[in-house]
Amino acid sequence: MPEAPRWSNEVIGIILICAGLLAFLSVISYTPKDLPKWGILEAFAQDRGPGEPRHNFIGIIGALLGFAQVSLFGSAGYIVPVALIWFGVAKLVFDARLWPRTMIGFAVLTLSGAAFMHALKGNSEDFTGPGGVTGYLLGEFVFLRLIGKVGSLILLGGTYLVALILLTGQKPVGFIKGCSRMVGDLVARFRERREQAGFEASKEELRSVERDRERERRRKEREAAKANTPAASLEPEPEPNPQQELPLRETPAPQIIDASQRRLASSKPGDKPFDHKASGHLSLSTAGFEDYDRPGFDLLDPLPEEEAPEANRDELLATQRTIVDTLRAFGIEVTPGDITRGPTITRYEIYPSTGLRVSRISQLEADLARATRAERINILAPIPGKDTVGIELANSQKVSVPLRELLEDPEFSSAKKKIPLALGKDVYGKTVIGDLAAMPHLLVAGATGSGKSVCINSIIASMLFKFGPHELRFIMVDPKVVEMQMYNKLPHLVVPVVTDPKKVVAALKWVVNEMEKRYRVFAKTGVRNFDSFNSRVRPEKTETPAEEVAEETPPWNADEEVDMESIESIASALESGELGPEADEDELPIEEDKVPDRYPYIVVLIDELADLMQTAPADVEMCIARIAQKARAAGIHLIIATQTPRADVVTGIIKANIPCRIAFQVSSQLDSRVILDTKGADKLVGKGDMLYLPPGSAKLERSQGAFVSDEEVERLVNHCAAQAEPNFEVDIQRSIDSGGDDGDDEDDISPADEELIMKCIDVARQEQKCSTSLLQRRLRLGYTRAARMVDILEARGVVGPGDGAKPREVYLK
Ligand SMILES: Nc1ncnc2c1ncn2[C@@H]1O[C@H](COP(=O)(O)OP(=O)(O)OP(=O)(O)O)[C@@H](O)[C@H]1O
Repeated sequence: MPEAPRWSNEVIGIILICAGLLAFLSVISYTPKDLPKWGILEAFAQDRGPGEPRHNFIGIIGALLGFAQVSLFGSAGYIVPVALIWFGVAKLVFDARLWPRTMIGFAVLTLSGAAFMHALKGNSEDFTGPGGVTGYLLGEFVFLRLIGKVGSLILLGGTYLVALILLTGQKPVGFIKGCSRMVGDLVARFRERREQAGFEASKEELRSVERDRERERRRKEREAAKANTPAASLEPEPEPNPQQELPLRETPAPQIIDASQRRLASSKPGDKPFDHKASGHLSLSTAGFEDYDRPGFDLLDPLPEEEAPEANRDELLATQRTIVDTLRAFGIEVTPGDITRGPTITRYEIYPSTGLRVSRISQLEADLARATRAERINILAPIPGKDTVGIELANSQKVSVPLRELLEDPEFSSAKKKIPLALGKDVYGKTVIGDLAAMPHLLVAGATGSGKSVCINSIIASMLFKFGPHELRFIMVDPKVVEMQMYNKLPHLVVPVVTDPKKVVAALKWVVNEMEKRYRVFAKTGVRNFDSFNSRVRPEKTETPAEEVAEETPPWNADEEVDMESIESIASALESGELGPEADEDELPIEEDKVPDRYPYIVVLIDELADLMQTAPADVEMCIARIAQKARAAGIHLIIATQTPRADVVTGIIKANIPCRIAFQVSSQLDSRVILDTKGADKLVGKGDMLYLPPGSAKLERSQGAFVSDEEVERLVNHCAAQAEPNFEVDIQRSIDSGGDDGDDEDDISPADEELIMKCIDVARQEQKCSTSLLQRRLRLGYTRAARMVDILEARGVVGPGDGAKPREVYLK
């Protein structure tokens, strides 16, 4: 066992610190007057005045010690005690060894310091100068002689600084910067306090003016009451409104808004949101839908008669006070603003004081949640489009938003919305009605049990209320099998609900083909898009005056805006013969693609994208991307739902093509970012609480989703089914069942081929063009193989048809 050292580090440390302190106090209080006139010291000692005490803190020994330090090192003498204390602390506190490097550091510091002082202003004949004996010898005989005064100052100053940096580990430039920053901060804080004080004073002034006015008003009221009815003076004074006592600022008077109340029923029995007669026209297979009777409100449950529980004002004000007090406790001054109670959450608005960073409020989320005992809290800093910060807390009692309430809102039946979707009600009680035609595609995502299926049901119901099967057709994809079975009776379905993930790609390919066909027909007919096609002047009726045309062939929604500009342009084109049907090369497609009188909208609903992305990710992604990119003008819309918002399900390509999104509650911020590109969905409270990102906007709207029960949906579907039998398109069904290959040569594709196809897709995507020779060159393929790949890519809808020697168009951007 090694022997324990006799002198422990603590003992050495204490001794060194004491020695250092003695030396330090001796040197700082040193004056030659204290020196005793002993022998050689007499030459240095000075006389003290009669009765003048010694100045040195350590007495006569201190005077001698101080003399020794000063005469040896001059002004650099203070370094010796500092080094002693330094070593003492290192030993005592940090149990450190006395590194020779540190000792050398101190030695260099002392010597260079002393020599520098001598070089700066020492007397060449006197060694009692500012550098002491050491400074004199080193400075005078080494440095000044060899490199002159300027050289010595530079070299010694540099050596001194380097030794200082090595010893202390401090960077002088960083240190100076840090100091200046600290001073800047202090000044800024001081200014802020002064402004705040001024602001408080003006607030107090405003408050006292307000109080005086209130007193004056009450006095006048009392006098008037006394003059009119003396008995009235016995009545107690009205309680002051607690909200009026809130501190005043140049902010609007705060209010409590209860937007959670349901609206009362405005419809009479038998009323319908859309009651216009169906116009007898052709489309997919529309025979038998001429007398289609649109559903009425009665199919939905009547709106509850009784009022929803009213907001408790005191409770709301108490919570607001808690929020303000909590923020104040953390040094954040805010002025309370409006309190808005929505169906699910209550939003407390606050005005941050001038110069306050709103991010500081968001940082206190956990503290605010604790203070308000909230299960979930969401902070909007700031509320988009407002100058306030919003703190959203879940209501203890939630008020559901029945679908019927939204459908009765005039906004739903407004002509401005082509495909109105009743989505929900926002925190201010405003109905949120989307327009699928404007979206033009929608992504709905959220964890299971968050309200997704209810939302999809309300969306489908919204469309069933407006459109008959001749105006809108559905393709429903439901790999989960259970969610959409009740819709199988709907006459709106193009094919029965597709549940087999393998057939989904075929169904999507059919949609892509249908889209291409519609575009060919639009080009043939000389119209730009779906709306212009359906409202176009029919060729056989060209002689009919424009007004009569409008009357005779009303569009299915009589209120719908007719694209007059396009009608006029087509009419004039027909007159001038530009669009005449006799052009030879156009004859073939016209026979191929029969021009119907009208096209119905096609809405593709996919419930659970994740299952499809597991089966055939590349194909599904590609079809969705193609439909999403081009289908808007063809009247084809996509609604995709998923409970797995992961980046490999909702891929970048899918997201880039579907800008309109609805997020329900999710479990993590990451999931929220996948859906909305921002956090927030993780703060929702579930059961229909949702965030809606409308088309062309970056502003998320928080709302409570519409609620429709399974029974209501069933009644609605039964009503539609009673009007017409399901009328599935047999050809399409057959094509889907056969995998949608349309007779192309994809049957014998091996896994190795599949890999090559993926590479070809990558090349096509990078180059944004595709040809046999390009694939030959880039992938070193033979001609036959490359040509086959191009055929497969065309069959899969990645590239367009061949056009002579020109490279083919790539649809996948
Ligand atoms: N808008 C709403 N208003 C009131 N309650 C709702 C609403 N939406 C959903 N809920 C409640 O939440 C429950 C679950 O909703 P829903 O079945 O739509 O969830 P989901 O996300 O589709 O789940 P899953 O993915 O498992 O099907 C419903 O049974 C209903 O009670």
